[in-house]
Amino acid sequence: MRPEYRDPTKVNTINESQSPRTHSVRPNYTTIYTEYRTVANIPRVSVYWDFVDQTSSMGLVLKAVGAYVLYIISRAVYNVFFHPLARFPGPKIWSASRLPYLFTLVIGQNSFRIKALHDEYGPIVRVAPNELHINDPRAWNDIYLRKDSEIRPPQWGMRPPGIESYNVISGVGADHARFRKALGLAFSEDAVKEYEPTVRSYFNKFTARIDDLIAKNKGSAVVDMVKWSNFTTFDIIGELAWSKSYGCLDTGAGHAIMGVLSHFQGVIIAAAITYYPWINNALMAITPRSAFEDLKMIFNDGHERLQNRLKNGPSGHPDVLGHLAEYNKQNPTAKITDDEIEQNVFSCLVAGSECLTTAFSGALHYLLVYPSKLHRAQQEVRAAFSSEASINATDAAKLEYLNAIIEESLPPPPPPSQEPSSPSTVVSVSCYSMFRSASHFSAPDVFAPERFLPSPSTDDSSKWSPDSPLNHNDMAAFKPWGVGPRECPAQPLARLEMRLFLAILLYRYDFRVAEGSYLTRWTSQRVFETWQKEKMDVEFTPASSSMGETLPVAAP
Ligand code: HEM
Repeated sequence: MRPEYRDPTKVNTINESQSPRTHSVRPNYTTIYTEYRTVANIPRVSVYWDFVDQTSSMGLVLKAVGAYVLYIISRAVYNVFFHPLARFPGPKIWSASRLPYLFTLVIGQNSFRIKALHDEYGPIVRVAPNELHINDPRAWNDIYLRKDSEIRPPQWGMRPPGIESYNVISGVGADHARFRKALGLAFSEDAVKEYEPTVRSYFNKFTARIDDLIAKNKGSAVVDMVKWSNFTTFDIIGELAWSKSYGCLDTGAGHAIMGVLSHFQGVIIAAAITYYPWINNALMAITPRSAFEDLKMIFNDGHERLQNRLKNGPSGHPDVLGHLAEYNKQNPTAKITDDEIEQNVFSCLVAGSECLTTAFSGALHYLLVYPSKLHRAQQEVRAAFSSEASINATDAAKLEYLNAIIEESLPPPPPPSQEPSSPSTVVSVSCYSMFRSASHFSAPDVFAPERFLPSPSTDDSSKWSPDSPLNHNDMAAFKPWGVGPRECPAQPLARLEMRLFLAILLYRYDFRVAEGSYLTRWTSQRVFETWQKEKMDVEFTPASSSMGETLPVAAP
């Protein structure tokens, strides 16, 4: 029988607020606060400062420190034994204070630790005084699919210094709905189909760079695929968004925007996980002034790009801005301003390039770890297309094994839990725990694209035979794009890019881990909202057919 997790947070029955991975549920806090205050007042009963001279300043300091310590202890005791969540399982120290949870976040281990807690304590774990993590597929809809309210914690409304407009990530309510509608046009299946030639031209640029290196190095090229995947995804989203790429593939170097965005991504994310209000201020205080200067430069650059694009039109291909203009034409009373457009493009740059880079790197990593799966994927792609020029996203979408690899590689986003502005219970789904749970998936730590293929061994193709090592896969647990109003709006683009890029690489090259290099175990990498991907040196050589001939490739 499945464990019951609804009571007492009553996810379905009381008003709650939603964040990307979190709903805060507000039970009756009058009672809780009364109890809480009774306990919190205990420190005022002086016990030990009779021993110190209360007239000296040292005495006053000790008294204050003593009072604070007693307050913390009494609060911890209350949290562990008397708090309404006290009966939920979890380590006592995590129930007493949020510090252990925060500590694992700061060292990039939070997702792994929460998974270990689920393994030890079961599908519901108390991970902080007022927070539960839930490892049950039903929780996706219960928590994230509520239509009645979406009150995000105020941290998500944060805007960078000097910026007034919201974007799709920071916006709430009517603003969020307006941005989603506009981005829905820009990332619809039809719109994305029209982007394919542009996307393809950047993959061709990538392969041209690799081919140059192969020619120079007499037969093989070694490149760090984490870095070069990032160059490629960043150039593509720049070109698609405002018809001007960042030139990373041309220069072989990252654009300043990549460093600054990742720095501020860290700040914004850290602020989003602000459980103690002072952390946010401290983070902003320690952010170097130069970072703010760089940020200003980036926004000026974005502003210039937008103005140029508005003046000159798209550069010979459809782009996101064209769709946003179309949205404004269709919705004269709910237009998106130029400033909002700028900010929304920035949110796509961050959300788009980082997730895709992680997905590409993850897929390549596991193909390098499992040569037999790499071989199977190469065979499938090389048999399906007669030349590299004939590779296209529509046909690549039909390749069962390629698409199974993509599904199995989708990065589990970590759980950005939030504490809303008022006292509440926070409930979250931890994607990593869910995707790696032995309760939901057979061999959850094994890279097994086969779990996404129809079963080879039973009449019912949706089920694996009971004796198969992959006989249990509860796909209701697998939601790598999120659920509900905040679900990724750009799935068609992400899938198109992944299918095309992988198909082209598999068709055009043979590859392996570069000599003298090694792969870092994927799950040894730390996670700070995004996976901190280690260098991955891959050696590419021109693909040979099973006959030993070089395969026909496209002109770059
Ligand atoms: C493999 C690639 C990708 C994955 C796995 C992915 C996954 C996700 C997830 C899990 C969310 C959060 C859902 C939530 O908050 O509950 C999200 C949001 C978002 N993604 Fe993606 N994404 C990918 C690629 C992209 C690309 C290519 C773009 C844009 C070009 C993009 C744009 C966005 C935006 C703008 C949001 C915020 C939506 C909102 O708050 O309403 N993503 N994505």
